Amino acid sequence: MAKGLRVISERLNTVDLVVEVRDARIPVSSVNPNFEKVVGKKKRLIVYNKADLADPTQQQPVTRALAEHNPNTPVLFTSCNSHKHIKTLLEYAAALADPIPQVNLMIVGMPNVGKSSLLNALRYVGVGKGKAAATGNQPGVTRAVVGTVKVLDHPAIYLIDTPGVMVPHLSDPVRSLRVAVTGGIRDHLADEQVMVDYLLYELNRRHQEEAYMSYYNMSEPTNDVNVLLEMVARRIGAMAKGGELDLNMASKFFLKQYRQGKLGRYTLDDTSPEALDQFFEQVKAPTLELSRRQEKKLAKLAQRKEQRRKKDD
Ligand SMILES: Nc1nc2c(ncn2[C@@H]2O[C@H](COP(=O)(O)OP(=O)(O)OP(=O)(O)O)[C@@H](O)[C@H]2O)c(=O)[nH]1
Repeated sequence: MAKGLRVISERLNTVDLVVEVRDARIPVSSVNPNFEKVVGKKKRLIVYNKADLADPTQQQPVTRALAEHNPNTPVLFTSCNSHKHIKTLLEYAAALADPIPQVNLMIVGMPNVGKSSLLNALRYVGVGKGKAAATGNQPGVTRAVVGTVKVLDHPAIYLIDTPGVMVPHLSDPVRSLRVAVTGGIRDHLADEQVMVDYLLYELNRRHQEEAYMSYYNMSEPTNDVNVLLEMVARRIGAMAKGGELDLNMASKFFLKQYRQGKLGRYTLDDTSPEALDQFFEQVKAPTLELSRRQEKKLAKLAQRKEQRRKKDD
């Protein structure tokens, strides 16, 4: 077992509830099938973070598929800067914790999904306290949180120690590329021009050519990543020594634009019912057993969430 998962597995015995953070832009590629084996029947909340950067219409199919294959494991889509989302997360954690008066909670997930941001947001929204963990826009910033952090008073919810970091599961080349594009692997370990090429393919496939054409003053779309990167380099004045266009710098810029949501909100994995059912059936953990009381509380929260969703639509 990889070191990260081994550490998580050892610590699972000491916690009551796990918040597993995944990336809303890659609802399948950000799953680590090995974690499903490790988590067993531990109570868990699955949180698809960075929902502000993903296609909102894809939340429903993912929620449906997981409800079928992982019943009793609530699924939430969050954005760390939305207090409303964080409050909902705390409500779900409290419902799952009930009737325990004190809950130890652990956050786990792959690099750069927003574990530390979530920890800080939970603490801020739950008990009004400031930052407890450093965050960064490259993977690998999560190191250590000093001690245990209280995130809610009633019931008392404590976040234990450091968030658990899982290495991304990179068995499939296209899924690995999606993990890289969304920032789950350090950029110097992946080829940035290949990542831009993939994004260009995705934008064209979705007929979203306007997203880059208008930004980079292009009169027509292109399938050629070099043509795109030359336009990007011209637009931002990226010049290498000798006066040539610096396509590496252009790639970095394009990736940054995508990651900040400036080219639009996209979900990169296939979210057709067939694809989701096939994947989640393969990797599912054993069904979680909940008390009637917990089930009732969760059902009530789900109903409220659905009402809010309908109102927002
Ligand atoms: N748009 C958006 N960005 C987010 C969100 N959550 C976190 N981020 C950004 O994502 C980057 C990574 O966040 P971290 O909280 O450091 O992620 P982490 O999972 O702790 O990262 P590691 O240290 O690599 O394990 C930072 O630049 C955050 O500002 C979110 O919900 N939406």
